[in-house]
Amino acid sequence: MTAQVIDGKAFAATVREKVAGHVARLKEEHGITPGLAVVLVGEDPASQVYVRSKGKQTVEAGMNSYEHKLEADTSEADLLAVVDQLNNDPNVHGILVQLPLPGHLNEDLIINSIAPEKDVDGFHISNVGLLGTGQKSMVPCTPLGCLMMLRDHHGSLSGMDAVVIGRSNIVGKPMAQLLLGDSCTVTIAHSRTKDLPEVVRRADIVVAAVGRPEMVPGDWIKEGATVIDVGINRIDAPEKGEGKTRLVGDVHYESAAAVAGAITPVPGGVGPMTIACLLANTVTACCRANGLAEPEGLTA
Ligand SMILES: Nc1nc2c(c(=O)[nH]1)N[C@@H](CN(C=O)c1ccc(C(=O)N[C@@H](CCC(=O)O)C(=O)O)cc1)CN2
Ligand SMILES: [Mg+2]
Repeated sequence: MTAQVIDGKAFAATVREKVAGHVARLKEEHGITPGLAVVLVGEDPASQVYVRSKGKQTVEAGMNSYEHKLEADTSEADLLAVVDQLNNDPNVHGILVQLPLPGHLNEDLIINSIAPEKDVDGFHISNVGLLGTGQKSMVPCTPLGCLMMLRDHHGSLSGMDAVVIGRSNIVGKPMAQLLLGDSCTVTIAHSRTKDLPEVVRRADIVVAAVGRPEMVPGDWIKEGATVIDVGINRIDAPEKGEGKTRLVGDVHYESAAAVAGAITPVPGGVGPMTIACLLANTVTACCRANGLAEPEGLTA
């Protein structure tokens, strides 16, 4: 079998198009422009790229983008003051603090200072609790993007065996909650899981989110399974020339694609969906803030 490639880049473009349509309607019918504020602390090069991309895509979708770039040595008090100001700004419907934060800042404290209804990352403890109890919440962007691709590919996920490899608060745990919400039988596997290959071999759906380059080989994958690769790992690529690098996922793509039914590539799979879902969450937050009907198909 050669797997069907799930094209996250193309799918993300359709999500952005839907978002732009809703934004246009909000403006025309209600005179409201959704606004997203992104806070970046420090100069991590990858974070700078992601934040630039978020700002650009926000504006392209017709929304207002507010960027707050703070020095790497910004104090916790000063960062909390910025978040507080955004919490109280009626033009800001979504707030995101780019992670990772510099080591002297307490990420949990900062994230939990964001007003839950503006927490478009879905990382606030209130949103975590709402998602875990099956209530309306803001859903973390990366797992939401994975869910959208899985629903698009399979229709119903009901009764499928899903294994999520990785137990992070940002991807693994919310992904498991979302799959459970769609009536999958869910296993969360991690570094201490006994006989991980056997656990993965049982799965109809494998979501790999461990951050270890090409850790999951094709012979762990059940024939015909759907593989969602969340990993984005930069590794040396001497074959491309001295000092060159390339991106790989947590899954060994070639061997997995030979047995899987469908697979997301890296790059161009889950990654682009993360920012598309951030835009979707911003529109959802804006509609909720204004007591308007939420767009369909843009959240879980
Ligand atoms: N506050 C947040 N911080 C972080 C999040 C997040 O969702 N919220 N996620 C990641 C970074 N991230 C967005 O912030 C992100 C990562 C990767 C991509 C992406 O499109 N990747 C491309 C490849 C990019 C490359 O060439 O390096 C792909 O996979 O095709 C988008 C967003 C951590 N921080
Ligand atoms: Mg820290």
